Amino acid sequence: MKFFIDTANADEIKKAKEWGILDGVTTNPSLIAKEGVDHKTRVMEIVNIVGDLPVSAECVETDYDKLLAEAKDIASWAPNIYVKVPMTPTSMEVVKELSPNGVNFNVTLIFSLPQALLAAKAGASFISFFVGRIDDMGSGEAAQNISDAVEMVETYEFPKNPEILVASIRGPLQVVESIRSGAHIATIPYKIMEQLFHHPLTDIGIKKFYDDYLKATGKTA
Ligand SMILES: O=C(CO)[C@@H](O)[C@H](O)[C@H](O)[C@H](O)COP(=O)(O)O
Repeated sequence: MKFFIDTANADEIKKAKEWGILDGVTTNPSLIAKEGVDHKTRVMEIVNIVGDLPVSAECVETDYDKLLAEAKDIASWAPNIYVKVPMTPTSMEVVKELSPNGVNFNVTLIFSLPQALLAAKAGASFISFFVGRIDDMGSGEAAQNISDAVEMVETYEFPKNPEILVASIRGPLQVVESIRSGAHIATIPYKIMEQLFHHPLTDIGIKKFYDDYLKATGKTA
C-alpha cells in the first residue's frame, strides 16, 4: 500500500520524505487555507520537495467551462500533478474530456461504491474514499466499501486502471482498516504518520536491550 501525506505543510512533507516512506502528497482547499498561502505557490513548493511523486491539487470551480479551464491550468503546473475534482456530474464530464489527453485526475469526496464506479468509468486515476466521514455516520461500511471498490477496479477494465485511495483518516485504526481492505493508497495526516511508529512494547524493548548492553559492557549511560 502506498503512503501519501495529507497536508499542505511543507515541513511535514519534508519530514515524511526524510523518513523514506513517502509515495505522494494530497492537498485540499481546507489544508491550503490553514497554511494561509497562495494555492499555486504552495503546490509548486511541494512539487520541489517531492520531485516526481504524485501531488494532488484540488479544483474549486463548479461550472463546466470554469472547471475545465481550472483543471487544465492546474494540470499544467507540473507533470506529476493529479487534478482533484469532487464527485459531481460536471466534474465527470471534465474528467472524461481531459483524461484521454494525459491529465491525471483524483476524484474526491467518494462515499459509495456506485460513486467509485462512476469515477472509474469517467477516467479517474485515483478514487478518494473518505473513511473518517463514513465512520462518523456509524454505518460501519467503510472497510467493506474500500475492499469492494478495490475488487471492482481489479475486476473490470477502466480507461486509467484507477487506484483506490483512502482519505479522511483520523487515527491508526483507519490505517489498519485500509491495509486489511487492500487499498492501493492511504493518505495520512502527519500526526497520524508519527503515531504509526510507536508501540509501548517497542519502547520497553529498546530500553531493555540498552540496559542489558550497559550491564554486559560495564559502560554507563
Ligand atoms: O481527498 C483527499 C485526498 O485525495 C484528502 O485530501 C481529503 O480531502 C482529506 O483526507 C479530507 O478532507 C479530510 O477529511 P476529514 O478528516 O477532515 O473529515
